[in-house]
Amino acid sequence: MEYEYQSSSPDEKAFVEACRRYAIIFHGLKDGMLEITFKGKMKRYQQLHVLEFDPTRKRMSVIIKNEEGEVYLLCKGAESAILDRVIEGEKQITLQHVNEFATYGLRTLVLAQRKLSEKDIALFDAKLQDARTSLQNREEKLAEVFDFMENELHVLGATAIEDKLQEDVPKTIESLRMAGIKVWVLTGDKEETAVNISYSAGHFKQGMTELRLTKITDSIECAEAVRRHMISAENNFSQGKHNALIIDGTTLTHALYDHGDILRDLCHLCVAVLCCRMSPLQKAEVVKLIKNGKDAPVTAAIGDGANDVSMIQEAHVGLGIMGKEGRQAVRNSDYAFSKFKFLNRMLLLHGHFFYIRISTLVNYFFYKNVAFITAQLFYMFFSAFSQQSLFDSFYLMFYNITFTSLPIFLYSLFEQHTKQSTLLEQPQLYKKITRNRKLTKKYFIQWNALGLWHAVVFFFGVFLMFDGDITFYKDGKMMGNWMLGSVVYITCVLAVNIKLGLETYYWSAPIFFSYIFAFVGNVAMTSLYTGLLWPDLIISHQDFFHLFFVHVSCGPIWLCMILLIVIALLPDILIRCITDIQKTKNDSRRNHILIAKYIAMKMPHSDSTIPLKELSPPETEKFVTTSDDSPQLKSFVQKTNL
Ligand SMILES: Nc1ncnc2c1ncn2[C@@H]1O[C@H](COP(=O)(O)OP(=O)(O)OP(=O)(O)O)[C@@H](O)[C@H]1O
Ligand SMILES: [Mg+2]
Repeated sequence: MEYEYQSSSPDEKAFVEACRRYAIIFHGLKDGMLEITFKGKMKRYQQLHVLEFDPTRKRMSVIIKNEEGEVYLLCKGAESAILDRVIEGEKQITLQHVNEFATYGLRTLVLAQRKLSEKDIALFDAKLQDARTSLQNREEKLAEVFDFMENELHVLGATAIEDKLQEDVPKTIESLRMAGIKVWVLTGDKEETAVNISYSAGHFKQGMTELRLTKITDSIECAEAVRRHMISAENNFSQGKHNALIIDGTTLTHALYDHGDILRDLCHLCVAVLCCRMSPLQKAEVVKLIKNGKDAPVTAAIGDGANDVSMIQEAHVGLGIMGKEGRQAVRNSDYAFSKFKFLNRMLLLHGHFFYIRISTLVNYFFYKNVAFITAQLFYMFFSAFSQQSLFDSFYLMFYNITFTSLPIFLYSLFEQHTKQSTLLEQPQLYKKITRNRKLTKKYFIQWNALGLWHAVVFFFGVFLMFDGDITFYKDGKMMGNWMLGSVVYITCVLAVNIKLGLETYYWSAPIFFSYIFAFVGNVAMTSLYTGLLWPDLIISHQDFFHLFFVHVSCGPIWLCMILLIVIALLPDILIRCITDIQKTKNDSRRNHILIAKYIAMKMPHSDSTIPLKELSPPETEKFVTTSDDSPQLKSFVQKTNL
């Protein structure tokens, strides 16, 4: 029968499949018996107990009984978790094999067994029963029993499998670095394997100085080593050399608790940090150490296995990969995706877009309310501080609910201030939004100052125009309090919506229609309110009756409103123009660099003839035979990932 063995452990899967090639076929569990065909002969084993894997213990075992009635404990796990418990077998040779495999970056496991006597089994059964039924400290008691049983082992050998990197891992890590994100690798793997994988993943690079803090079991020795590395890291740093720190779980036990601050300083001097042989709890502790540092960075943890859950929960942002190691990481994460390379798109593109959307949304809410309600404050000075409202209660109530809500709502979902390809091609753009840059005091003040300016223009503009003996109507009627409020209000509503339009770069259909829908909806709603005589029970004072129609049907008032909106939005228009000119300049500079590189690549011996750095934009124009949109250039851009 054809079958596929499924397991959350890649080693197990590889092992079972490899055995199959040697005609040792595992058929699964049937009636409580494990069925295995050995070279054509079926054998059955009774599965008595499973001592489950846990990443702190780093090993697991099964207890089985064969057809002859012999009972064995079969154990597999990390070499550090098993070899110390071995009393028989080729211990040294196995260790040598494991180390050799690890230097190739392979994922290793050591296999061992123990034959159990009747006495052992009875003792174990009793202890296990006791631990499993215990109401207090069950986990610890179980760990004690497992520890007791997984002893006096006979080592059988080691397995090694290639733990393939997912596609585009080096490219993703490089992009994150360029985006100013510090990448740390925290793994349960063996030191050699982890270092090797770090090189192949581009986490470590040739030329980096490796600083190793490994296999230190004493706190004082650990402090010494950290201090020593600190000095050499500082020297390297001042000489412009890159440091790469490698630290293992054993050392971290002392370093984290006793010398956390200096360890953190050391880590800050390193461009890459690799923590290996970590338990899940230690992974979380490392995240905590960084999170609570002086500059309180924002942390994100990404993982695919159950052993990553605690760090995913500890970090500000938890990211889960839907991998082969089960769904625990995904279930505990804030965001989940299927491949590591999507991290790039998620952070650099969606992260960037959403940050801009959210920060604009927050600033815009403050701004539009300042622009609106400050007029009421000004009005107090002209109404003898009488608490007379400038705006009708309908206007007051619906300002945030309908008059200025829909466009900003859709903006915060769909806005794309830059082209997607630009954000992905230039990871360094991400630096512009790190550390909550758009919600700093500077931006907050800028937005609110504009809000204040708008309120000044709207209120005093309308007030001065209505002042004196001027009438806007043919019959010579003068303006009243409610009309003043209405003109200020409608001017304000139009201006804050146009202001959002000036902030918008991506005029997608939803955003466009949100403006039309909001406009039609608000006009309809106001007409209904002001045009009908409502029963007293619903609206008792209709001071505003018919006023809206008088207002919107008066040409001179419209002229006045348009003039005020233009005056109020002048600074915004100026800011938008400057930003756009800057953007276009940057884009054209980037295109020139690309073209220069393209030409330099095409020209024979270009390196020696025209140094790239010296090709300034006007010079590149001399060589340009292709337009910026040429297919060759586009494919070059894709290939070089610029
Ligand atoms: N199912 C398993 N059975 C026995 N031993 C295992 C099993 N899974 C992992 N191990 C051993 O325990 C060690 C630690 O496992 P852990 O899951 O914490 O880390 P990892 O899978 O090696 O790396 P990562 O942290 O990157 O997932 C592994 O290196 C391996 O030697
Ligand atoms: Mg794992």
